[in-house]
Amino acid sequence: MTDPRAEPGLAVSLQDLTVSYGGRGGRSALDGITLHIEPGERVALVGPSGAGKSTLLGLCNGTVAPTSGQVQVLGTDPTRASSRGLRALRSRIGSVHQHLNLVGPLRVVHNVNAGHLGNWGRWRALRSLIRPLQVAEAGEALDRVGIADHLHQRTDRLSGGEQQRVALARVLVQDPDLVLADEPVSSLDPARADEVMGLLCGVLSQDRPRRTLLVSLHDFDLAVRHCDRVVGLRQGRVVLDLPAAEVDAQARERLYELEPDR
Ligand SMILES: Nc1ncnc2c1ncn2[C@@H]1O[C@H](COP(=O)(O)OP(=O)(O)OP(=O)(O)O)[C@@H](O)[C@H]1O
Repeated sequence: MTDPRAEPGLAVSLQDLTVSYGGRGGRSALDGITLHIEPGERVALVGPSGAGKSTLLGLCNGTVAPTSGQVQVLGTDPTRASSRGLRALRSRIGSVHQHLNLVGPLRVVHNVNAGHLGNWGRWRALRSLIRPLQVAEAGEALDRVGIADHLHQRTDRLSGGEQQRVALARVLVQDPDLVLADEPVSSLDPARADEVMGLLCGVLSQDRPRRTLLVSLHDFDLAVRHCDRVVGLRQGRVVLDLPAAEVDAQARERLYELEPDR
């Protein structure tokens, strides 16, 4: 059987894609988008509130269905995949959100080990809750995000920035091909946000240069500083798609200038 990780194609391919939450004829959250992302790219999605960033991320993990157009993620069309195929696809996609989905009263090691849940069976997961498995691997992941000494602490005793690092360590042990991050740092102060973005774009690419990152951000400067490519959405359309090094102040102004209601 072919190793799916050897897939030579695109990480994400959206072709003439429209999403209307009210069905055909409804207002479009995404309006005829075409976007191709190569394996290993670190892409920031930016744009005003309501531009369609979260909808685009939802398309990639199969939680949002397109109204028309084609979507391929890691060589799979999530809209046509069987439930087994969709599970297999999702086990190759890591998620980081503003809401971290950590279990506060559990020790950090258990939250990091949640990254294995797509591969572990139910019994293995339960056993690990009683006596944690793969502790050395969890410790190594925490070390890479700079909080090795917190392995056995209660997760809800950690600061917001430390908890965000636990969420990154969970992604590291999951070892996905694609990471989707929806506003991962919006609850952090600017210095902490910068640190966590540095880790997200640095540590997650270090061990696997072909791992792809797609991250939505409200902070335009963070996007330009940490990502390779900046894609700007406005009213459901791609209005900016440039290497980060080529983004200038005018592009930023055009993206955010106030617009009349549609
Ligand atoms: N489940 C839903 N049902 C109906 N409309 C929705 C739904 N989710 C999003 N929308 C609408 O789709 C459009 C795009 O929303 P989306 O959340 O994708 O934008 P966004 O760029 O992520 O916004 P923000 O930066 O504020 O999070 C908005 O007009 C929003 O109101």
